[in-house]
Amino acid sequence: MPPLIVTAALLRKDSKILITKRPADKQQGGFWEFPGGKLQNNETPQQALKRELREELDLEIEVGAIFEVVYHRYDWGPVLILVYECLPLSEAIRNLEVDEHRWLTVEQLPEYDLLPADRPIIDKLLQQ
Ligand SMILES: Nc1nc2c([nH]c(=O)n2[C@H]2C[C@H](O)[C@@H](COP(=O)(O)OP(=O)(O)OP(=O)(O)O)O2)c(=O)[nH]1
Repeated sequence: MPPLIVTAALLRKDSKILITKRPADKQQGGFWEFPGGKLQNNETPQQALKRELREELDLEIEVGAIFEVVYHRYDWGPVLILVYECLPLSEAIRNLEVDEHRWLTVEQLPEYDLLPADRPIIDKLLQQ
């Protein structure tokens, strides 16, 4: 099976990074993640990220360089996660399609239940 292509934003503000909590009724609900989502037809990763951040958080962002690419096999299938450095273009965030959001320092990330595929991303952040 080819992997599901997923984009995720490493959204940085004041040395903190944004994580969001997946709604309980979603697949893998209750886990924290970096905001983003699946690539739709004909979208570039940058377009997908901007759309997802608008849909989930009502937030406009600037998408920068790629930070990491993670391949992970879940029991239901593989994902390929494209993680991009991002900056918010405004202050306010609304929890439209997420249960909660939190701005965390890199050191706080291991205290949260992030999706298993995100482990290499956290490790890379901790090493920097
Ligand atoms: N956004 C995001 N998804 C991640 C991360 N880590 C990780 O394993 N994933 C997985 C969880 C999901 O299986 C998949 C993303 O799909 P999704 O269902 O959240 O995407 P979506 O918003 O397009 O979904 P949908 O409700 O519109 O169908 O990638 C992460 O840090 N951020």
